[in-house]
Amino acid sequence: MTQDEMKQAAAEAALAFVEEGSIVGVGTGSTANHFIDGLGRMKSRIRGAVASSEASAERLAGHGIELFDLNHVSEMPVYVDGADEIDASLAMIKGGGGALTREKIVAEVATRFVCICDETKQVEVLGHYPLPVEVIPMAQALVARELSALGGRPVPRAGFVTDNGNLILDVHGLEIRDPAGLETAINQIPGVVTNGLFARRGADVLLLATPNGVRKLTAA
Ligand SMILES: O=C(CO)[C@H](O)[C@H](O)COP(=O)(O)O
Repeated sequence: MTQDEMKQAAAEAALAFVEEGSIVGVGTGSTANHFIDGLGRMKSRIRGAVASSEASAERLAGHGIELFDLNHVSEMPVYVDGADEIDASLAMIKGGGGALTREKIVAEVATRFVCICDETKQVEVLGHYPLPVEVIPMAQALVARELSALGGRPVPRAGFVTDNGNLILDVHGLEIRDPAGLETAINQIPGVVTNGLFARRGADVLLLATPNGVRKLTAA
Protein backbone atom coordinates (compact mmCIF):
# COMPACT_ATOMS: atom_id res chain seq x y z
CA MET A 1 0.00 0.00 0.00
CA THR A 2 1.45 3.38 -0.96
CA GLN A 3 1.56 6.37 1.37
CA ASP A 4 -1.02 8.12 -0.79
CA GLU A 5 -3.36 5.10 -0.58
CA MET A 6 -3.03 5.23 3.21
CA LYS A 7 -3.84 8.96 3.20
CA GLN A 8 -6.93 8.19 1.14
CA ALA A 9 -8.00 5.41 3.52
CA ALA A 10 -7.74 7.77 6.52
CA ALA A 11 -9.70 10.44 4.64
CA GLU A 12 -12.45 7.98 3.70
CA ALA A 13 -12.76 6.89 7.33
CA ALA A 14 -13.28 10.53 8.36
CA LEU A 15 -16.45 10.78 6.27
CA ALA A 16 -18.24 8.80 8.99
CA PHE A 17 -17.66 11.78 11.36
CA VAL A 18 -19.53 14.21 9.10
CA GLU A 19 -22.96 15.04 10.50
CA GLU A 20 -26.03 15.29 8.26
CA GLY A 21 -26.94 18.88 7.41
CA SER A 22 -23.81 20.33 9.04
CA ILE A 23 -21.13 22.78 8.01
CA VAL A 24 -17.82 20.94 7.88
CA GLY A 25 -14.41 22.44 8.73
CA VAL A 26 -11.89 21.39 6.10
CA GLY A 27 -8.12 21.34 6.33
CA THR A 28 -5.36 21.66 3.76
CA GLY A 29 -2.90 19.29 2.10
CA SER A 30 -2.84 16.05 0.14
CA THR A 31 -4.68 14.05 2.83
CA ALA A 32 -7.30 16.79 3.22
CA ASN A 33 -7.70 16.78 -0.56
CA HIS A 34 -8.78 13.13 -0.42
CA PHE A 35 -11.29 14.12 2.26
CA ILE A 36 -12.62 16.95 0.09
CA ASP A 37 -13.10 14.52 -2.79
CA GLY A 38 -15.05 12.19 -0.49
CA LEU A 39 -17.11 15.11 0.76
CA GLY A 40 -17.92 15.90 -2.85
CA ARG A 41 -19.63 12.50 -3.14
CA MET A 42 -21.88 13.27 -0.15
CA LYS A 43 -22.42 16.99 -0.79
CA SER A 44 -26.22 16.69 -0.87
CA ARG A 45 -26.08 15.58 2.79
CA ILE A 46 -24.17 18.59 4.14
CA ARG A 47 -24.93 22.33 4.25
CA GLY A 48 -21.45 23.26 3.16
CA ALA A 49 -17.91 23.82 4.38
CA VAL A 50 -15.45 26.31 5.81
CA ALA A 51 -12.04 26.08 4.15
CA SER A 52 -8.69 26.60 5.87
CA SER A 53 -6.94 27.82 2.71
CA GLU A 54 -7.55 29.25 -0.73
CA ALA A 55 -6.41 25.93 -2.24
CA SER A 56 -8.98 23.92 -0.26
CA ALA A 57 -11.68 26.50 -1.02
CA GLU A 58 -11.01 26.08 -4.72
CA ARG A 59 -11.17 22.28 -4.52
CA LEU A 60 -14.39 22.38 -2.47
CA ALA A 61 -15.96 24.81 -4.94
CA GLY A 62 -14.90 22.50 -7.77
CA HIS A 63 -17.10 19.83 -6.20
CA GLY A 64 -20.00 22.30 -5.96
CA ILE A 65 -19.81 22.45 -2.15
CA GLU A 66 -21.08 25.74 -0.72
CA LEU A 67 -18.42 27.73 1.12
CA PHE A 68 -19.24 29.59 4.32
CA ASP A 69 -17.49 32.59 5.85
CA LEU A 70 -16.34 31.55 9.33
CA ASN A 71 -17.72 34.81 10.72
CA HIS A 72 -21.20 33.53 9.92
CA VAL A 73 -20.73 30.08 11.43
CA SER A 74 -21.32 29.50 15.12
CA GLU A 75 -21.64 25.72 15.09
CA MET A 76 -19.31 23.29 13.38
CA PRO A 77 -19.39 19.71 14.69
CA VAL A 78 -16.18 18.61 13.06
CA TYR A 79 -12.91 19.85 11.56
CA VAL A 80 -10.95 17.32 9.49
CA ASP A 81 -7.29 17.83 8.61
CA GLY A 82 -3.94 16.11 8.19
CA ALA A 83 -0.73 16.72 10.15
CA ASP A 84 3.01 16.65 9.62
CA GLU A 85 3.67 14.95 12.96
CA ILE A 86 1.41 13.70 15.74
CA ASP A 87 2.35 12.32 19.16
CA ALA A 88 0.61 9.98 21.60
CA SER A 89 -1.27 12.86 23.28
CA LEU A 90 -2.54 13.88 19.80
CA ALA A 91 -0.52 17.10 19.84
CA MET A 92 0.63 17.94 16.32
CA ILE A 93 3.00 19.87 14.12
CA LYS A 94 1.08 21.30 11.17
CA GLY A 95 1.72 23.89 8.50
CA GLY A 96 3.81 21.95 6.00
CA GLY A 97 1.48 23.47 3.42
CA GLY A 98 1.72 26.88 5.05
CA ALA A 99 -1.95 27.09 6.04
CA LEU A 100 -1.37 26.79 9.79
CA THR A 101 -3.00 30.05 10.87
CA ARG A 102 -6.31 29.53 9.10
CA GLU A 103 -6.22 25.86 10.11
CA LYS A 104 -5.88 26.83 13.77
CA ILE A 105 -8.70 29.37 13.50
CA VAL A 106 -11.16 27.01 11.82
CA ALA A 107 -10.23 24.13 14.15
CA GLU A 108 -10.89 26.33 17.19
CA VAL A 109 -14.53 26.82 16.16
CA ALA A 110 -15.15 23.10 15.66
CA THR A 111 -16.45 20.86 18.43
CA ARG A 112 -14.20 17.99 17.37
CA PHE A 113 -10.86 17.88 15.52
CA VAL A 114 -10.45 14.66 13.52
CA CYS A 115 -6.87 14.22 12.33
CA ILE A 116 -6.28 12.03 9.29
CA CYS A 117 -2.77 10.65 8.80
CA ASP A 118 -0.77 7.81 7.43
CA GLU A 119 1.38 5.98 9.96
CA THR A 120 4.59 7.79 8.94
CA LYS A 121 3.33 10.91 10.75
CA GLN A 122 3.21 9.27 14.19
CA VAL A 123 6.19 10.18 16.42
CA GLU A 124 7.22 9.85 20.05
CA VAL A 125 8.60 13.38 20.33
CA LEU A 126 7.56 16.26 18.07
CA GLY A 127 10.22 18.30 16.33
CA HIS A 128 11.97 16.17 13.77
CA TYR A 129 9.71 17.86 11.20
CA PRO A 130 10.66 21.58 11.07
CA LEU A 131 8.13 23.68 12.97
CA PRO A 132 6.46 26.30 10.72
CA VAL A 133 5.98 29.77 12.18
CA GLU A 134 3.94 32.41 10.31
CA VAL A 135 5.57 35.82 10.66
CA ILE A 136 4.64 39.38 9.67
CA PRO A 137 7.37 40.35 7.15
CA MET A 138 8.81 43.36 9.01
CA ALA A 139 9.42 41.16 12.09
CA GLN A 140 11.33 38.40 10.29
CA ALA A 141 14.79 39.19 11.73
CA LEU A 142 13.48 39.81 15.25
CA VAL A 143 11.46 36.59 15.28
CA ALA A 144 14.38 34.60 13.83
CA ARG A 145 16.64 35.81 16.68
CA GLU A 146 14.05 34.90 19.32
CA LEU A 147 13.50 31.44 17.79
CA SER A 148 17.27 30.84 17.82
CA ALA A 149 17.30 31.84 21.50
CA LEU A 150 14.67 29.13 22.08
CA GLY A 151 17.12 26.58 20.64
CA GLY A 152 15.87 26.29 17.08
CA ARG A 153 17.38 27.04 13.67
CA PRO A 154 14.84 29.13 11.71
CA VAL A 155 14.99 28.91 7.93
CA PRO A 156 12.84 31.23 5.77
CA ARG A 157 10.61 29.25 3.38
CA ALA A 158 11.96 30.52 0.08
CA GLY A 159 9.50 32.19 -2.27
CA PHE A 160 6.49 31.34 -0.13
CA VAL A 161 3.79 33.80 0.91
CA THR A 162 0.86 32.65 3.05
CA ASP A 163 -2.79 33.25 2.16
CA ASN A 164 -2.57 36.06 4.74
CA GLY A 165 0.37 37.76 2.98
CA ASN A 166 3.00 36.71 5.51
CA LEU A 167 6.23 34.67 5.61
CA ILE A 168 6.99 31.25 7.05
CA LEU A 169 10.06 30.45 9.12
CA ASP A 170 10.61 26.68 9.37
CA VAL A 171 12.36 25.96 12.66
CA HIS A 172 14.76 23.03 12.56
CA GLY A 173 16.48 21.22 15.39
CA LEU A 174 13.80 21.39 18.07
CA GLU A 175 13.14 18.46 20.36
CA ILE A 176 9.74 19.42 21.71
CA ARG A 177 9.23 17.95 25.17
CA ASP A 178 6.57 20.50 26.19
CA PRO A 179 4.46 21.19 23.08
CA ALA A 180 1.83 23.36 24.81
CA GLY A 181 4.50 25.43 26.59
CA LEU A 182 6.48 26.00 23.39
CA GLU A 183 3.31 26.81 21.44
CA THR A 184 2.51 29.56 23.95
CA ALA A 185 6.11 30.83 24.17
CA ILE A 186 6.49 31.24 20.40
CA ASN A 187 3.12 32.94 20.08
CA GLN A 188 4.31 35.58 22.60
CA ILE A 189 7.02 36.84 20.23
CA PRO A 190 5.89 40.12 18.63
CA GLY A 191 5.42 39.60 14.90
CA VAL A 192 4.46 35.93 15.15
CA VAL A 193 0.98 35.33 13.76
CA THR A 194 0.92 31.76 15.00
CA ASN A 195 3.04 28.62 15.00
CA GLY A 196 2.35 25.12 13.75
CA LEU A 197 2.14 23.47 17.16
CA PHE A 198 -1.41 22.31 17.80
CA ALA A 199 -1.06 21.25 21.43
CA ARG A 200 -3.26 23.60 23.46
CA ARG A 201 -5.97 22.42 21.06
CA GLY A 202 -4.78 19.08 19.74
CA ALA A 203 -6.79 16.49 17.87
CA ASP A 204 -9.72 14.75 19.58
CA VAL A 205 -9.62 11.76 17.27
CA LEU A 206 -6.78 10.36 15.17
CA LEU A 207 -7.58 8.15 12.19
CA LEU A 208 -4.20 6.56 11.52
CA ALA A 209 -3.89 4.61 8.30
CA THR A 210 -1.59 1.58 8.28
CA PRO A 211 -1.14 -1.14 5.65
CA ASN A 212 -3.48 -3.27 7.83
CA GLY A 213 -6.30 -0.75 8.03
CA VAL A 214 -7.25 2.50 9.74
CA ARG A 215 -6.79 2.68 13.53
CA LYS A 216 -8.92 5.06 15.57
CA LEU A 217 -7.24 6.69 18.57
CA THR A 218 -8.87 9.20 20.88
CA ALA A 219 -7.29 11.84 23.11
CA ALA A 220 -6.97 10.79 26.77
O1 LIG B 1 -0.78 21.33 7.98
C1 LIG B 1 -0.94 21.09 6.82
C2 LIG B 1 -0.98 22.14 5.77
O2 LIG B 1 -0.69 23.42 6.28
C3 LIG B 1 -1.13 19.67 6.38
O3 LIG B 1 -2.17 19.11 7.10
C4 LIG B 1 0.13 18.89 6.60
O4 LIG B 1 1.22 19.58 5.97
C5 LIG B 1 0.03 17.47 6.07
O5 LIG B 1 0.00 17.50 4.68
P1 LIG B 1 -0.25 16.19 3.82
O6 LIG B 1 -1.65 15.74 4.10
O7 LIG B 1 -0.07 16.68 2.40
O8 LIG B 1 0.77 15.16 4.21
